[in-house]
Amino acid sequence: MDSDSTPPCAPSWGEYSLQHVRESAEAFSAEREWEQFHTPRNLLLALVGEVGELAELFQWKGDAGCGPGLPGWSDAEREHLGEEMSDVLIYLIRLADRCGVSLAEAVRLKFEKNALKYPAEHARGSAAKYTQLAVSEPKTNS
Ligand SMILES: Nc1ccn([C@H]2C[C@H](O)[C@@H](COP(=O)(O)OP(=O)(O)OP(=O)(O)O)O2)c(=O)n1
Repeated sequence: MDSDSTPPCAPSWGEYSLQHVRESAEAFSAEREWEQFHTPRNLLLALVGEVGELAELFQWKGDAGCGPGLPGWSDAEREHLGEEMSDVLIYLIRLADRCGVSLAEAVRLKFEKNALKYPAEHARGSAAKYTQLAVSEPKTNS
């Protein structure tokens, strides 16, 4: 969606941070006294269930209906897709919170590790697993 067609009230990620999602999920749970249910195990199961609902939207579409931009998808399908993605994100962030994991720091470190495992000069244009990439061994003096 280009900027001209974005509704004026739609927040960008700059205005609606993952920290805001975290705090909203915490407040939503507290207001309903749902901390008792939001155990790591329950949240993981809820997350997996929502990933299943997300996958269901792509089920039986065929390759043609699942390319970038999702050609042929109706507005209702796109809205539903956003809802399921939101559920996945909300549960993942809530899970990290209830596990005591700093997801922001974990993601930052993960990108650093990914860059080491997949140097651009070796991984460019390849979907191979890092263990299959022809990364030369670091030179030693021996
Ligand atoms: N114990 C719960 C129940 C719900 N939610 C919040 C997080 C999700 O964003 C959303 C999930 O709600 P539903 O379980 O009703 O699932 P759906 O929204 O996917 O509804 P449906 O299963 O009808 O598609 O509500 C939550 O935090 N904790």
